[in-house]
Amino acid sequence: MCTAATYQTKDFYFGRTLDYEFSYGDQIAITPRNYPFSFRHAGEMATHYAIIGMAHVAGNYPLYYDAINEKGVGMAGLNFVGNAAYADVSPDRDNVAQFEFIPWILSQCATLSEVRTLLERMALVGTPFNEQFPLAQLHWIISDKTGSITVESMADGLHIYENPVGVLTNNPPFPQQMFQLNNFMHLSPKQPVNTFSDDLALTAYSRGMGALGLPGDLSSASRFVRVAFTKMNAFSGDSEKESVSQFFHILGSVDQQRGCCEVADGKYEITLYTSCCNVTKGIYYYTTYENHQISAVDMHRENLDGGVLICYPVIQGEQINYQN
Ligand SMILES: C[C@H](CCC(=O)NCCS(=O)(=O)O)[C@H]1CC[C@H]2[C@@H]3CC[C@@H]4C[C@H](O)CC[C@]4(C)[C@H]3C[C@H](O)[C@]12C
Repeated sequence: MCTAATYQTKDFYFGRTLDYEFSYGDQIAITPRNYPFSFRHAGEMATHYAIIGMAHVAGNYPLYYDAINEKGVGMAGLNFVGNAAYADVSPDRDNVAQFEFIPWILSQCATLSEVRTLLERMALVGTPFNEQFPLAQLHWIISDKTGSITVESMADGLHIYENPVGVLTNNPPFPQQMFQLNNFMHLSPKQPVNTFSDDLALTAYSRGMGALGLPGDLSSASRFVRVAFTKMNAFSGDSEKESVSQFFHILGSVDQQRGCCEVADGKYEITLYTSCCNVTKGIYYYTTYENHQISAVDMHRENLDGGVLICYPVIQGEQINYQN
């Protein structure tokens, strides 16, 4: 499972958890402006916006899971198993292979409105990267400081939904996730009052009872409600440290601990990493399951006019600050 979310303070933040039972081998990859992209069906692109994100780099190609560009657009792919279906190549469309979708959008869109325009003539096609990587079944959240959209390519076509809550998890399809929120409209960060019955002396005997009923399990539908409630009510100062700290707390609401989600005999899905991008400033912050210290890569500390990928390893292992 995975969860993505946005957060606005002084700057705009975008990030995700990546939950799985194994890692593909990830790196923080910066694609500078002159790295040549050659799209499988959509031609060559010699120059473009710079991109930073988490990727598996295969044969010098950044297979991004989530990334932002230097203009302020963020995008993440999350599992959508059993629902994702990709189109066949068609002559009157921009045919973009599923694994190219993040580079395609982030290399050329400066705003979400430019993304919407580009999507009008795009088809997401099922061309695989190579035999080694079976086609991932994904859906995507794309965001800038003005809002978010969800993109789902299904058997009945390409769906583009407004995403007013700015979060995404996995199944079911996005309209059902949004509809589900109706069931929770009574939840509140404030203490409840007794509307149950005037004839009973019911009391709020504990803090936090306004959100009693918020689902606590790790299913995708439950994580959607939980992270939506947390994000919509989250409140923090707007300095960089307060914002980043708060962002990790928002995604902490859907953290997966090893042992609680068994996917095969003795195999457990866990939150492999959590990212928080300052989209405004081009900084990629992350923590991992084994490393709670926040690490960061700042795209603007690199020469973004270069032509080769710049990669940083994911720092693993707890960094404990001994005080004596
Ligand atoms: C496993 C992850 C989703 C985790 C998730 O959502 N877990 C929920 C489980 S559940 O749905 O709740 O049961 C997804 C998210 C992004 C994916 C990569 C995207 C680029 C590339 C695309 C190629 O086609 C195949 C290889 C490739 C490297 C992909 C590997 C893998 O597929 C990645 C890491």
